[in-house]
Amino acid sequence: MTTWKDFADLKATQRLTELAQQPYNLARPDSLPPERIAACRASACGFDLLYATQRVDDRVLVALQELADEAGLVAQHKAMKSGAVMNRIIGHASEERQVLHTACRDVFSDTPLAPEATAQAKEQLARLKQFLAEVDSGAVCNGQGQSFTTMLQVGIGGSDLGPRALYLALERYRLPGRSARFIANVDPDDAAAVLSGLDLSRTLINVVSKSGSTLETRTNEELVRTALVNAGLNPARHLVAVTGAGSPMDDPDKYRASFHMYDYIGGRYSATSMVGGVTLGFTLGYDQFVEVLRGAHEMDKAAEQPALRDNLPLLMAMLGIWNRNFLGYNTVAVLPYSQALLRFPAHLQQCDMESNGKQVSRCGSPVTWKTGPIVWGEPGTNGQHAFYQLLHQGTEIVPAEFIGFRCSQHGRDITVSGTTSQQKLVANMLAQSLAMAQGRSHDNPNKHFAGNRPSSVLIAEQLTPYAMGALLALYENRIAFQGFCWNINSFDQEGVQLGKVLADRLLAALSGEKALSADAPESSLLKAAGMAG
Ligand SMILES: O=P(O)(O)OC[C@H]1O[C@H](O)[C@H](O)[C@@H](O)[C@@H]1O
Repeated sequence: MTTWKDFADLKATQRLTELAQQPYNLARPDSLPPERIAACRASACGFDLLYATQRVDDRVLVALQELADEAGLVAQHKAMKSGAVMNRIIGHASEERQVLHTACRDVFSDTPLAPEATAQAKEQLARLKQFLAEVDSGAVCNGQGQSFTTMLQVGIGGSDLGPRALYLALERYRLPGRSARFIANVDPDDAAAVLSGLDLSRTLINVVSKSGSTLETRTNEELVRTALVNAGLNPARHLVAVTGAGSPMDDPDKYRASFHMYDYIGGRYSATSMVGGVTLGFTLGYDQFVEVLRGAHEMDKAAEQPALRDNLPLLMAMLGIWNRNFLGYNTVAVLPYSQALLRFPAHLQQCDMESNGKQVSRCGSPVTWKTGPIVWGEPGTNGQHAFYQLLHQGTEIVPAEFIGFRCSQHGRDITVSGTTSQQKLVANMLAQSLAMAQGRSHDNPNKHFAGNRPSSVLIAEQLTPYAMGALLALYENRIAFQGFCWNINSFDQEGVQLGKVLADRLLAALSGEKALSADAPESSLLKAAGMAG
């Protein structure tokens, strides 16, 4: 197994610290000559990354390559895909699991890297294909013999964000008469609003929970079951489940169909498992879901390239580390110039911040270096009319990752003042990247832009199922590469536990199951919030 080295012990960090004293000056008038823009371009799976607007030069890229090599990042990526136990903290009780979401899409060759996991993935895909064929043929239908038109996915966190982001991104490819809705939050108003817009009699409810015990999902499952009964419908005809093998929800008698995911697939990395597969397969068709898998698999392969400039996920990871650890920037904005990617930043927030929001190394010691940044974002050009002021002139420097497409999904467009809307969209994205980099000097300090605000542009032809799969895997791999480099465990989430325990204590007090002592902060908080007498 590759030895895991602490970030601070990697020799290349010294060189990078020196280079960070004088990073590439993007605000110089001649900082972006044609040769630089042409040279700072890397490609994989139809995506081009334009990174001339990052504060890097050849010396920095060489040192970042050394850092990646010293930390054995590509070797760790391959070890992960081949079934090494990457989800662990040495010397302490931890999950001790393999990390094999990549096996879900390593289904296109006869020699997958993790044969057992891929065999399980293929078995689930075959079950899905069969189930969808029965839905199409009408063998799976409602009590009146009518077909199902809607799938309502009930799940939260990784069992919602990725599937929802992908569904919204790919709605353009929906089968005629098919759609999906989602309920995640335990907020009853959300459930009420979603249910009020649905014809439950034509709806399949897809309850998704890896653990099978998440409070929100179990509560919402009961809510939906009650709504079905109240509408005179039989829940057993309408509910399907996706859950971990052996979980409390793994009870085929309660569901019309049950699909599995496995403990080696983390929730936030599960969109290409049945967690995303059932809803995407129902709405887009099985073959389009396979296209998502194909794109993801090909990006997983691209992540095996040893050279930074040939390995898009690794290059994005190392540019992020340069910005985070050496230039000292605390956040990253993901800014898709595609309304269909509306929820993709929210998915990445979970994927990145739950993975790399860690303060203990894989060797169990507190880290002495910065780990995951705060990730946020919204689609452009909307953002330009909202928060970009801070990106251009605020006191916080926010590296940006722009994502765009040369062609629209629908191809219905209008030419106004000589350009199409799609051209306006892409031109705005490129302009923002230039403005952030070069700034503009002005005698009036209020109109002065200092520039030197780094960004990259990721651009592909069109947002198709294949491209969406590739984009998802690009980010999943970038996040894992960064975690490997920081020597943290990107695959557990202990930090979400404490809040759940305290919420359980408050709920036990509210239900009368277990009284709290009068001087406990929980009691005072409930009183102060007007929730208890
Ligand atoms: O799929 P489930 O077991 O219901 O989990 C749903 C989510 O809840 C947890 O709190 C975790 O923080 C997430 O990583 C997970 O995706």
